[in-house]
Amino acid sequence: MDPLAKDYPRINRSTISTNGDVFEPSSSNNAKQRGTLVEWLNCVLPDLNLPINASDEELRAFLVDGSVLCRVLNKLKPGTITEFGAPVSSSQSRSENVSRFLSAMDKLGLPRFQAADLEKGSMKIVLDCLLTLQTHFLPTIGRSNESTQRDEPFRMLTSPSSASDSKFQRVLRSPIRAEPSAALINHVGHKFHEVFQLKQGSYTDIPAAKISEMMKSNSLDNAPTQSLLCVVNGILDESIERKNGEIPHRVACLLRKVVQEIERRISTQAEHLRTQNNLFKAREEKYQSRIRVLEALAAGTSEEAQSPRNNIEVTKKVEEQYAERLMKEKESYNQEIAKLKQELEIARRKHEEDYNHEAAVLKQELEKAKRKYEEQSLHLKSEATGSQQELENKLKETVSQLTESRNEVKELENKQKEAVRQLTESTNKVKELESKQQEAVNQLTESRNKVKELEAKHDEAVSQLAATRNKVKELEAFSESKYQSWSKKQHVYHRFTKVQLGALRELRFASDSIRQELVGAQKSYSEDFSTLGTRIKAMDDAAKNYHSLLAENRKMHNELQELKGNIRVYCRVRPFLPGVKQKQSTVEYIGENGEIVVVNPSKQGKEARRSFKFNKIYGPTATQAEVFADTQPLIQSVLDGYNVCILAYGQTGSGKTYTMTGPDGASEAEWGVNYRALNDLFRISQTTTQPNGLAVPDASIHPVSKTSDVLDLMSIGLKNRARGATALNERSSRSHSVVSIHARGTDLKGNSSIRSSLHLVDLAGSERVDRSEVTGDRLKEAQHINKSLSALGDVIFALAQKNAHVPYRNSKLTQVLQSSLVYSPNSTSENKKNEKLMRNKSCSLNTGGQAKTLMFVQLNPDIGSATESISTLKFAERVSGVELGAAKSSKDVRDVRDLMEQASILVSSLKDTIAEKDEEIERLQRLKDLKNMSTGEQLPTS
Ligand SMILES: Nc1ncnc2c1ncn2[C@@H]1O[C@H](COP(=O)(O)OP(=O)(O)OP(=O)(O)O)[C@@H](O)[C@H]1O
Repeated sequence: MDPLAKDYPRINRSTISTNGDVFEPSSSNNAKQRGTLVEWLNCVLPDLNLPINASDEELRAFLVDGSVLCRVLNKLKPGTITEFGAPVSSSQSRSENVSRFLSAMDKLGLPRFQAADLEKGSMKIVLDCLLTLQTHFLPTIGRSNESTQRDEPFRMLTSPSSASDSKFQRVLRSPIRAEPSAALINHVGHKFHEVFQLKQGSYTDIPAAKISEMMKSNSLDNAPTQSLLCVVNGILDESIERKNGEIPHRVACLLRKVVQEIERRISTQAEHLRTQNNLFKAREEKYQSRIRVLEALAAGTSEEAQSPRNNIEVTKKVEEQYAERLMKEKESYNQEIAKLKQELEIARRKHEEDYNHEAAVLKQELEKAKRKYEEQSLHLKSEATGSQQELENKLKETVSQLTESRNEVKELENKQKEAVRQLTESTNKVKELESKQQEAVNQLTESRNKVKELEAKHDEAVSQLAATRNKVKELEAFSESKYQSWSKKQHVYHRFTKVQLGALRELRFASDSIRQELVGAQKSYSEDFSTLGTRIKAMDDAAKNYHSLLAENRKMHNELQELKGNIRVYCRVRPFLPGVKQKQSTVEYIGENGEIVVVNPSKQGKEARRSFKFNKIYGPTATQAEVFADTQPLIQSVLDGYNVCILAYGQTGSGKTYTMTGPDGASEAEWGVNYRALNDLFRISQTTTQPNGLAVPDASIHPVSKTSDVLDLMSIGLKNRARGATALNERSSRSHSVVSIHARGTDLKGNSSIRSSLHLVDLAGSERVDRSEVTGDRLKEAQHINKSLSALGDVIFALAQKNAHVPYRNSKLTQVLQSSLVYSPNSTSENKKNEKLMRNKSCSLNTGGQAKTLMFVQLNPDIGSATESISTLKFAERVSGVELGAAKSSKDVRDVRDLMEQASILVSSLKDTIAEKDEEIERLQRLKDLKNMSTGEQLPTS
């Protein structure tokens, strides 16, 4: 039996990776499987020279080359594929080999594999093929090893511990011995080794049939090398023995064939050795030199192929030496490993012994400690039981003591509560008195405000009040001291019950005395109150007198202003609009006499507060009727021949339109100055009739006979008036509104005619464009509005300064209002020229001379508008300082003019009379002279 067959490895299904295609390199099991496969292949095809540690890629490269399958098949079933070349790389040759292999499989009746899969080089198919071949052609080997290998499918023959050497290693060491196994030979029915086994000395007599059988390529291919060498040796020996050295031709042919076969095998093995040398070179540097020798020898072998016997021997020798060395090294490694193992075992044992010893010592110590701990814990337990008993007794005692003390404390607390209740009562009474005192103080403060002018009496009351306060303070101090002493006593109460009872008595006594004192104080208070009442009544009377005096004063002041011709300024503060959450007002104080104090939160100290004084201030609650009540006399003035101008000035959204016109869709009660003035005017007047020219282009004059006529005209004006929503007022007027009524009449008493006008002006509001957030057309409007208002400001400034030049012509607004803002006494030639021009243009808007002018100054109370409000008020202050001179009625002017005319007629008639008289005197004088001359000639003395 072939020795190789004994350890012939088996590949089985599990050798092949389950997913079929590759051996997963990470798995050691796969490495094992791959090793087995390589080993199997190397046994079947010794010239394959597949390294045992071939990588997946290398293995794939071998297997997918169809020639490997062909060669395996040929090996297992010799002669199945008659010709196949050396391993090829081109895909075309591979596909040829594949088709050859498949047709051979078909012929043998083996399962058909897909050619396409094989050509693709699918590892799974290749491995399946190998498995099929093994199953069909290695049954005996399989059977012989089956029982031992079923449970142990693969033995790593490369392992040093393995009993038998690796088949693959053996193949490497003795490539020449890589021959078909006996099993294989038996199986195929050719006993090639027998073909070449001849009796000694019979080679020369070998029959021709036998020689031709031996020379068959099959026989040569399959014969073991040893047999071939035997044949060569036999023939050579025989030829040497035969002295002439001749050998028959057919034997020489056989010898050549056998030698060629040996040569071929040697060259294959030489090639194999070269490959192996390269592999070893790469893997182990220390074998370099030896491998080089081997290479040199192998190279020499190929050159000296003519002397096959020597080459074979040398190669064999080298092989054997090399194998020996390897074996020695292996042995020394094994020895070293065994030594190390022994040392390791000794160390392990020693360590184990130490550990056991230590563990025993520790165990003993632990036992001791445990016993000691148990003893101690028993002792402590008994001690603890004793002390626990003791503590429990003590606790019981303490609890009973505590209960007693608690009862005592409760008693004391009850008593203390009673005392506190009494004290609270007394304190409440004190508080009541204090609140009464507070009320009295309040009343006194109020009175103080009222009696500003009566300081002497007020001081008296204050001193009395101070005296009363002192008394109250004394009482408070007394009460405080009593309270403190009670507190101290209360503290002592907690500690000493007896002392506490005494203190309580004292406290009660003190409380009674306080009560008595309080009753006394109450009495003195009521007396003080009655005295105070009489004094307040006296003060009230005085205050009434004072008010009437004030009213008189104001009237006189107004008359004085009227005489001076000051512009009247009425300031009105509108209420906060509904929905405004922040209701902090910039207006801090509104006095009855026209004082107003405003606060500017952006300023500090004195700067923050500013007070102004005007003819009248209307607070947020003032009604339209109340506002008009003070304006009404001016309307009467119109019909008395005075020019009247009422204009509303103020920041945007401050209520100008509201004052002048009223709200949208106003009820009668909400009518503004315009409506009310017109109503009054028409109620008083009978006619008007003459049309007049105006300073405003496109404006026209219309005869009106009743209020509704004017209201109709006003509604046309309102429609024409630009309006728009801004961030500050959703119905902001974007232009000035001027309603001018020209009145003409005749004074029936004096038969004099009057001519006057009433201007009702609702100015567009000044606005800071950053706050009104206007853009585009709204922005342009705002710029125009601010420009015309600034022109109005310039006019007012010039008038207030009594400047020679007043710039009326800087805007249409000031031109329209010129008749109401002219200052007559100091009129310069230029202003006279302007007036003349105005008269020509506006057809005597100004015919009545100076006007009575009233300006409503509107304020928005919003604190955010403080800056605008203050600048508005400053402007108004300046306006109120403007003196236009005493207003004159056109009627007065007419009277003067008539008198002047009469006077001039009289003067001229007097002049005529005087001239006549002078002529008469002259004539008489001449007559007298003539008479004297004639008398002198005749009578010189007559
Ligand atoms: N005395 C007031 N009582 C109640 N509401 C008022 C009063 N004054 C003004 N308002 C309201 O305040 C808002 C602004 O008033 P108004 O339109 O008259 O301001 P304006 O000064 O004419 O503003 P603009 O210059 O932008 O035209 C309006 O809704 C108006 O009804």
